[in-house]
Amino acid sequence: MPLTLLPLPHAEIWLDEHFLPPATADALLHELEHTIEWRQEAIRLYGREVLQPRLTAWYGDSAATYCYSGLQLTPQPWTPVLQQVRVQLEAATNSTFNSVLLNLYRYGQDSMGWHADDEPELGQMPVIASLSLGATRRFRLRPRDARITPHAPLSLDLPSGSLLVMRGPTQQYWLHAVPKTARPAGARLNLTFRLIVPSTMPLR
Ligand SMILES: O=C(O)CCC(=O)C(=O)O
Ligand SMILES: [Fe+2]
Repeated sequence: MPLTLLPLPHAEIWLDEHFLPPATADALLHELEHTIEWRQEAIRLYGREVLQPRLTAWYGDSAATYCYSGLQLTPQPWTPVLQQVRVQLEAATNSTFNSVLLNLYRYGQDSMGWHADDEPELGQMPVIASLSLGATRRFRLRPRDARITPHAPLSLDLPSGSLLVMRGPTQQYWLHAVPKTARPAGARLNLTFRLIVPSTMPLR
């Protein structure tokens, strides 16, 4: 199936709802659910430590470090399966990735708040390749500033095996989120492949 460009201003977002056949997506979901070292990270919210409402993991090249709260963090080394998916997504997007962030939404109450993937480590105009496995969840998009990017918010249902690619100016002008849902939802696993570029800032 081909990637199709969504007609949105100040964005380059491509979607292929059937990138992986259902059986392949299912096998990959079960493999990753059981072999990835999942963690529930604490984040600071209004000065308080709270647990993120999802499980996460980070894999990649040892050089793909990033800074977080003054720490320099190194990813876990690629597993053979993640390496295989990386090669497949690099071919499909004509891009290079050196790390993948995995998010496991265990049920409908797990979520991700509004944000852009605009960390300095990703450089200008990052290519983010997002593969979804398992339960279909709603992916929300809205302009950062409706005066600059006049468009209504929108929702995409991302089914198992779907590939969403955000590139070009998308992170600069748009925010995205995966809200909680009151509907019963099983596990959804999302992988976002990224290219971390070496910082131009000297390490202190
Ligand atoms: O789960 C998703 O579809 C989105 C994940 C995401 O936005 C991220 O990892 O930055
Ligand atoms: Fe994101």
